[in-house]
Amino acid sequence: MSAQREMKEKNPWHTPLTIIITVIGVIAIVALVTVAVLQNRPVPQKYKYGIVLDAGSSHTALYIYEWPAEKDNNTGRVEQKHSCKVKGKGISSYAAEPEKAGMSLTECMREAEMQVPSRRHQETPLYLGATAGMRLLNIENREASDKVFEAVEKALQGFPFSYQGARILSGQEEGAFGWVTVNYLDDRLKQGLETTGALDLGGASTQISFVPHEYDISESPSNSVAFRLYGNDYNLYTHSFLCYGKDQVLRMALAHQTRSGPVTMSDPCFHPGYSVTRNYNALYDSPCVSERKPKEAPLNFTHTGVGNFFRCQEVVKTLFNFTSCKYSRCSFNGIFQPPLQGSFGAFSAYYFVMNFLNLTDSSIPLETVKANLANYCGTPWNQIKQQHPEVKEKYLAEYCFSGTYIVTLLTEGYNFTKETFSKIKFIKEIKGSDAGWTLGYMLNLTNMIPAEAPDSPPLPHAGYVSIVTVIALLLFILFILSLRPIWPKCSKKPQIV
Ligand SMILES: Nc1ncnc2c1ncn2[C@@H]1O[C@H](COP(=O)(O)OP(=O)(O)OP(=O)(O)O)[C@@H](O)[C@H]1O
Repeated sequence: MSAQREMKEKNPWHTPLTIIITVIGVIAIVALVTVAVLQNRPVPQKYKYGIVLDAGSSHTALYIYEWPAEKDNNTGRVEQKHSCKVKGKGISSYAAEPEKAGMSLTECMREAEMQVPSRRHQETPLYLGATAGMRLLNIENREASDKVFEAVEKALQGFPFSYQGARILSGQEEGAFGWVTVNYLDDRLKQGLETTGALDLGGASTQISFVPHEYDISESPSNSVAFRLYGNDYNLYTHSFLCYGKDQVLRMALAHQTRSGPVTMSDPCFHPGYSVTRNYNALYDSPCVSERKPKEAPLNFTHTGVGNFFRCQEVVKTLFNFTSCKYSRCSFNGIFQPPLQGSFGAFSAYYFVMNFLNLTDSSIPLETVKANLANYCGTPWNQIKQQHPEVKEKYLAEYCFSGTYIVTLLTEGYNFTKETFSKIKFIKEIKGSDAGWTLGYMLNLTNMIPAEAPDSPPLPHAGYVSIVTVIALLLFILFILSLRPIWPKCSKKPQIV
């Protein structure tokens, strides 16, 4: 009998119900994991672009910015993708032949056409902002300034981008947007951290911008800019000193020293042994100095160097007026300035000059900075040229003056002390993007920094998918456990079928 019987060991889990539940459960888990993986797989990033031309007094630079296309609603990070230095001088120098101002931009604009993918050309905004060079030309000769803009507009409209206009930025805008750039790149705005002040030294103007601690805006409303960014309010103090950029202030120093119309002038701000012939008309051809031109002067004068930092500082100090102040406190020239607050980023010519002089390290005490400058200014011109054959001679000749001016402006002008001087960082760029007003300008015009902090989901996407998967697994296990009453009983004896 038993030989005829087929004996089988029956697995108690092999009931139709448990098999169905298990299959459904496994399918559900596989589906969940697949969704999670698909959702999180890296997708090729698409970018949007914006172009800003910084038409400065000494030169024009083009900046291309990019940000993730799906995040232009305020959450994506805007970064500098490319920059191009326009050959030649700033657009204001083309007052006599305006068409050339437009033509000068062609090379960099062609580069922009290559850098921005062609399918994005039409939607890419293109801005041109002009600063102190055009501010001065506008004061001096409004018609010439308008003609330069006409030529520049015509040239820019010939490119396939979305041209948004060319205009002169006010000094206040230049200062404020420089501050926005620095703090945006440092992620201080989004995180609501204490902000960094911005010090910008251009060729024709210089800006100081910071958020003071206690600050009565009503004292000098023209120096205040209110921002609400990412849900935080900022009362920014900003001032732009026209004519106090590196090139115009040098003109003022030379004008001060040639006010009696001499044939030869000995200058403590230039190296011993330095000697060039300068033309009186060319020197005084700027609204910053034109009124001071000596009545009786020869055509040229010989500009010779003496190389004495302390005497140079005395010359520079004569360019600041400290006598009148109708406010509770002033920097110079009767301009209101509240007490300095926090750390500062100093860029443009602050960086170029201090970098050349090896003085960008914030740990160098102010006294050492002055001692190094005294030593540098006293070095004979021949030796300086031999030591730096690669540097443009115009820049090289002026580092003693510019370094002295920077230290004097910061300490005597803005009232940095030996303690607060160490809070100045001399920077060129932050996280790969140049420090300057252009990024802040574009962020503002494209509404890329929201007034209120964007509502963000409580969890990042990957965290959300993981949690859903874990909860689904737990529910599945609980479901299996809840079916315990109908679980088949295990019997150790083999069943005979
Ligand atoms: N490597 C360098 N060494 C010394 N000076 C430099 C160097 N590069 C540029 N400069 C000078 O630094 C100054 C500031 O340059 P920047 O381009 O910031 O000014 P700008 O935009 O032309 O002026 P502004 O903002 O006043 O219109 C200019 O006088 C420029 O000639």
